[in-house]
Amino acid sequence: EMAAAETAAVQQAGKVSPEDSRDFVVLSEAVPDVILEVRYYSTYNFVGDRIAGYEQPCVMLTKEAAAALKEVAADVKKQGYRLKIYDAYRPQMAVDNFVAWAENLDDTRMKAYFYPQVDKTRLFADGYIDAKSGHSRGSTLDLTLFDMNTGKEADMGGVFDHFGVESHPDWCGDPETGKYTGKYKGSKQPQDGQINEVQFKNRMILRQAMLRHGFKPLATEWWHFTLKDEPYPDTYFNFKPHMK
Ligand SMILES: C[C@@H](N)C(=O)N[C@H](C)C(=O)O
Ligand SMILES: [Zn+2]
Repeated sequence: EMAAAETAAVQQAGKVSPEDSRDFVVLSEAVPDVILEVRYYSTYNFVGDRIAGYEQPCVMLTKEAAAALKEVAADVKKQGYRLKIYDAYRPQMAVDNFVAWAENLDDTRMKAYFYPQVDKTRLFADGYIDAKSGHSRGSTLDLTLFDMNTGKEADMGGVFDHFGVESHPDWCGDPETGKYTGKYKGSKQPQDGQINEVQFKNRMILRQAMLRHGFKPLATEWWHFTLKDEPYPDTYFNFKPHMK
Protein backbone atom coordinates (compact mmCIF):
# COMPACT_ATOMS: atom_id res chain seq x y z
CA GLU A 1 0.00 0.00 0.00
CA MET A 2 1.18 3.50 -0.79
CA ALA A 3 2.15 5.83 2.02
CA ALA A 4 0.11 9.04 2.18
CA ALA A 5 3.08 11.14 1.12
CA GLU A 6 3.71 8.89 -1.84
CA THR A 7 0.04 9.08 -2.90
CA ALA A 8 0.20 12.86 -2.76
CA ALA A 9 3.38 12.91 -4.86
CA VAL A 10 1.83 10.64 -7.46
CA GLN A 11 -1.26 12.84 -7.65
CA GLN A 12 0.88 15.94 -8.03
CA ALA A 13 2.75 14.36 -10.91
CA GLY A 14 -0.62 14.09 -12.69
CA LYS A 15 -0.67 10.34 -12.30
CA VAL A 16 -3.65 8.50 -11.04
CA SER A 17 -4.49 4.91 -10.20
CA PRO A 18 -6.29 3.04 -13.03
CA GLU A 19 -8.96 2.17 -10.47
CA ASP A 20 -9.62 5.79 -9.49
CA SER A 21 -12.92 7.06 -10.94
CA ARG A 22 -12.97 10.30 -8.96
CA ASP A 23 -12.44 12.55 -11.96
CA PHE A 24 -15.13 10.81 -14.00
CA VAL A 25 -18.78 11.76 -14.34
CA VAL A 26 -21.85 9.81 -15.41
CA LEU A 27 -22.69 11.17 -18.84
CA SER A 28 -26.47 11.04 -18.53
CA GLU A 29 -26.12 13.30 -15.47
CA ALA A 30 -23.50 15.65 -16.91
CA VAL A 31 -25.21 15.97 -20.31
CA PRO A 32 -28.88 15.00 -19.90
CA ASP A 33 -29.63 15.75 -23.58
CA VAL A 34 -27.75 12.69 -24.81
CA ILE A 35 -29.40 9.48 -25.94
CA LEU A 36 -27.63 6.28 -24.89
CA GLU A 37 -27.32 2.98 -26.69
CA VAL A 38 -24.60 1.16 -24.78
CA ARG A 39 -23.64 -1.43 -27.36
CA TYR A 40 -21.01 -3.19 -25.28
CA TYR A 41 -23.54 -3.67 -22.48
CA SER A 42 -25.89 -5.22 -25.03
CA THR A 43 -24.99 -8.19 -27.22
CA TYR A 44 -25.54 -6.28 -30.49
CA ASN A 45 -21.89 -5.49 -31.10
CA PHE A 46 -19.08 -6.96 -33.19
CA VAL A 47 -18.33 -9.65 -30.57
CA GLY A 48 -21.95 -10.72 -30.06
CA ASP A 49 -21.78 -10.87 -26.25
CA ARG A 50 -21.88 -8.38 -23.40
CA ILE A 51 -18.31 -7.10 -23.02
CA ALA A 52 -16.29 -7.51 -19.82
CA GLY A 53 -16.70 -4.63 -17.38
CA TYR A 54 -20.03 -3.41 -18.79
CA GLU A 55 -22.17 -4.47 -15.84
CA GLN A 56 -24.44 -1.42 -15.91
CA PRO A 57 -25.93 0.37 -18.95
CA CYS A 58 -23.98 3.38 -17.85
CA VAL A 59 -21.63 5.71 -19.72
CA MET A 60 -18.82 7.65 -18.07
CA LEU A 61 -16.28 10.25 -19.23
CA THR A 62 -13.70 12.45 -17.56
CA LYS A 63 -15.32 15.65 -16.36
CA GLU A 64 -13.26 17.60 -18.89
CA ALA A 65 -14.51 15.54 -21.83
CA ALA A 66 -18.09 15.69 -20.53
CA ALA A 67 -17.90 19.49 -20.27
CA ALA A 68 -16.74 19.72 -23.89
CA LEU A 69 -19.45 17.30 -24.96
CA LYS A 70 -22.07 19.44 -23.25
CA GLU A 71 -21.07 22.27 -25.59
CA VAL A 72 -21.34 19.94 -28.57
CA ALA A 73 -24.82 18.87 -27.46
CA ALA A 74 -25.95 22.51 -27.24
CA ASP A 75 -24.39 23.26 -30.62
CA VAL A 76 -26.12 20.42 -32.48
CA LYS A 77 -29.41 21.00 -30.66
CA LYS A 78 -29.59 24.38 -32.39
CA GLN A 79 -29.25 22.48 -35.67
CA GLY A 80 -32.08 20.07 -34.80
CA TYR A 81 -30.06 17.15 -33.49
CA ARG A 82 -29.27 15.30 -30.32
CA LEU A 83 -26.20 13.21 -29.64
CA LYS A 84 -26.56 9.45 -29.52
CA ILE A 85 -23.74 7.77 -27.63
CA TYR A 86 -22.62 4.20 -28.26
CA ASP A 87 -19.55 4.07 -26.04
CA ALA A 88 -17.27 6.37 -24.08
CA TYR A 89 -14.99 5.35 -21.18
CA ARG A 90 -14.05 1.70 -21.77
CA PRO A 91 -12.19 -0.20 -19.04
CA GLN A 92 -8.98 -1.98 -20.05
CA MET A 93 -10.64 -5.30 -19.14
CA ALA A 94 -13.14 -4.68 -21.97
CA VAL A 95 -10.33 -4.01 -24.42
CA ASP A 96 -8.66 -7.22 -23.21
CA ASN A 97 -11.97 -8.97 -23.97
CA PHE A 98 -11.74 -7.65 -27.57
CA VAL A 99 -8.16 -8.92 -27.85
CA ALA A 100 -9.10 -12.40 -26.58
CA TRP A 101 -12.05 -12.50 -28.99
CA ALA A 102 -9.79 -11.52 -31.91
CA GLU A 103 -7.48 -14.43 -31.14
CA ASN A 104 -10.32 -16.90 -31.67
CA LEU A 105 -10.61 -16.84 -35.46
CA ASP A 106 -13.45 -19.37 -35.43
CA ASP A 107 -15.85 -16.92 -33.84
CA THR A 108 -17.24 -14.80 -36.67
CA ARG A 109 -20.87 -14.73 -35.49
CA MET A 110 -21.22 -11.00 -36.08
CA LYS A 111 -19.09 -10.65 -39.21
CA ALA A 112 -22.00 -10.04 -41.57
CA TYR A 113 -23.15 -7.10 -39.47
CA PHE A 114 -19.90 -5.41 -38.47
CA TYR A 115 -16.91 -6.42 -40.63
CA PRO A 116 -18.27 -8.01 -43.82
CA GLN A 117 -15.30 -6.99 -46.02
CA VAL A 118 -12.43 -7.02 -43.51
CA ASP A 119 -10.74 -10.23 -42.44
CA LYS A 120 -10.95 -10.79 -38.72
CA THR A 121 -7.13 -11.03 -38.56
CA ARG A 122 -6.89 -7.41 -39.84
CA LEU A 123 -9.17 -5.62 -37.35
CA PHE A 124 -6.34 -4.50 -35.06
CA ALA A 125 -3.67 -4.10 -37.77
CA ASP A 126 -5.94 -1.89 -39.88
CA GLY A 127 -6.80 0.44 -37.01
CA TYR A 128 -10.40 -0.53 -36.30
CA ILE A 129 -9.74 -1.77 -32.76
CA ASP A 130 -6.83 -0.87 -30.46
CA ALA A 131 -5.30 -3.09 -27.77
CA LYS A 132 -4.52 0.14 -25.91
CA SER A 133 -7.51 2.32 -26.63
CA GLY A 134 -8.05 6.01 -26.11
CA HIS A 135 -11.42 4.98 -24.72
CA SER A 136 -9.67 3.59 -21.63
CA ARG A 137 -8.12 7.01 -20.97
CA GLY A 138 -11.64 8.30 -20.38
CA SER A 139 -11.82 11.20 -22.86
CA THR A 140 -12.79 9.34 -26.04
CA LEU A 141 -16.26 8.48 -27.27
CA ASP A 142 -18.26 6.98 -30.13
CA LEU A 143 -21.40 8.78 -31.21
CA THR A 144 -23.78 9.81 -33.94
CA LEU A 145 -26.47 12.42 -34.54
CA PHE A 146 -30.12 11.80 -33.77
CA ASP A 147 -32.41 13.91 -36.00
CA MET A 148 -35.20 15.43 -33.93
CA ASN A 149 -37.33 16.10 -37.03
CA THR A 150 -37.48 12.48 -38.13
CA GLY A 151 -37.05 10.85 -34.72
CA LYS A 152 -34.30 8.69 -36.18
CA GLU A 153 -30.54 8.65 -36.38
CA ALA A 154 -29.14 10.89 -39.09
CA ASP A 155 -28.29 8.90 -42.22
CA MET A 156 -24.52 8.47 -42.15
CA GLY A 157 -24.43 5.92 -44.97
CA GLY A 158 -23.10 3.37 -42.51
CA VAL A 159 -23.39 2.43 -38.87
CA PHE A 160 -21.32 2.47 -35.68
CA ASP A 161 -18.64 -0.22 -35.59
CA HIS A 162 -18.94 -1.04 -39.26
CA PHE A 163 -15.25 -1.84 -39.71
CA GLY A 164 -14.18 -1.09 -43.27
CA VAL A 165 -12.91 1.69 -45.56
CA GLU A 166 -16.51 2.90 -45.97
CA SER A 167 -16.26 4.20 -42.38
CA HIS A 168 -13.13 6.28 -42.97
CA PRO A 169 -13.92 9.99 -42.71
CA ASP A 170 -12.25 10.54 -46.12
CA TRP A 171 -14.53 8.02 -47.82
CA CYS A 172 -16.18 9.78 -50.79
CA GLY A 173 -15.03 13.23 -49.73
CA ASP A 174 -12.45 15.46 -48.11
CA PRO A 175 -13.10 15.96 -44.42
CA GLU A 176 -10.68 18.92 -44.32
CA THR A 177 -12.70 20.97 -46.79
CA GLY A 178 -16.03 19.20 -46.22
CA LYS A 179 -16.31 18.66 -49.97
CA TYR A 180 -18.12 15.59 -51.32
CA THR A 181 -16.38 13.83 -54.24
CA GLY A 182 -18.09 10.43 -54.40
CA LYS A 183 -14.57 8.99 -54.61
CA TYR A 184 -12.06 7.57 -52.18
CA LYS A 185 -8.93 9.69 -51.65
CA GLY A 186 -9.60 11.63 -54.83
CA SER A 187 -9.00 8.71 -57.16
CA LYS A 188 -10.59 5.33 -56.61
CA GLN A 189 -14.22 5.11 -57.58
CA PRO A 190 -15.69 2.77 -54.99
CA GLN A 191 -17.43 -0.27 -56.38
CA ASP A 192 -19.42 -0.86 -53.23
CA GLY A 193 -20.37 1.21 -50.28
CA GLN A 194 -20.36 4.59 -52.00
CA ILE A 195 -22.13 7.14 -49.85
CA ASN A 196 -24.22 9.97 -51.22
CA GLU A 197 -23.70 13.66 -50.60
CA VAL A 198 -26.31 13.93 -47.85
CA GLN A 199 -24.70 11.04 -45.97
CA PHE A 200 -21.21 12.54 -46.30
CA LYS A 201 -22.52 15.94 -45.18
CA ASN A 202 -24.20 14.36 -42.14
CA ARG A 203 -20.84 12.87 -41.12
CA MET A 204 -19.38 16.35 -41.52
CA ILE A 205 -22.04 17.99 -39.33
CA LEU A 206 -21.04 15.65 -36.50
CA ARG A 207 -17.33 16.05 -37.15
CA GLN A 208 -17.42 19.85 -37.38
CA ALA A 209 -19.40 20.13 -34.14
CA MET A 210 -16.96 17.86 -32.31
CA LEU A 211 -13.90 19.69 -33.68
CA ARG A 212 -15.38 23.10 -32.76
CA HIS A 213 -15.46 22.06 -29.11
CA GLY A 214 -12.03 20.56 -28.67
CA PHE A 215 -12.23 17.01 -29.96
CA LYS A 216 -10.01 15.39 -32.58
CA PRO A 217 -11.10 12.74 -35.08
CA LEU A 218 -9.80 9.27 -35.99
CA ALA A 219 -8.84 8.36 -39.58
CA THR A 220 -10.66 5.01 -39.59
CA GLU A 221 -14.00 5.72 -37.87
CA TRP A 222 -16.32 8.68 -38.49
CA TRP A 223 -18.03 8.15 -35.10
CA HIS A 224 -14.89 8.21 -32.88
CA PHE A 225 -13.43 11.34 -31.21
CA THR A 226 -10.93 12.13 -28.46
CA LEU A 227 -10.64 15.30 -26.39
CA LYS A 228 -7.50 17.05 -27.67
CA ASP A 229 -6.43 18.20 -24.22
CA GLU A 230 -7.30 14.94 -22.51
CA PRO A 231 -6.49 15.06 -18.79
CA TYR A 232 -5.04 11.51 -18.57
CA PRO A 233 -3.05 10.91 -21.76
CA ASP A 234 -1.03 8.10 -20.16
CA THR A 235 -3.51 6.31 -17.89
CA TYR A 236 -5.49 3.29 -19.05
CA PHE A 237 -8.27 3.06 -16.47
CA ASN A 238 -9.74 -0.25 -15.47
CA PHE A 239 -12.67 0.40 -13.11
CA LYS A 240 -16.13 -0.70 -14.29
CA PRO A 241 -18.46 2.08 -15.44
CA HIS A 242 -20.90 2.75 -12.62
CA MET A 243 -23.62 5.15 -11.53
CA LYS A 244 -21.98 7.28 -8.84
C1 LIG B 1 -13.88 -0.89 -31.27
C2 LIG B 1 -14.15 0.49 -31.85
N1 LIG B 1 -15.43 0.96 -31.43
C3 LIG B 1 -13.07 1.45 -31.40
O1 LIG B 1 -13.26 2.14 -30.44
N2 LIG B 1 -11.93 1.48 -32.13
C4 LIG B 1 -10.83 2.32 -31.76
C5 LIG B 1 -9.72 2.24 -32.76
C6 LIG B 1 -10.30 1.94 -30.40
O2 LIG B 1 -10.26 0.73 -30.11
O3 LIG B 1 -9.89 2.84 -29.66
ZN1 LIG C 1 -14.27 4.57 -30.54
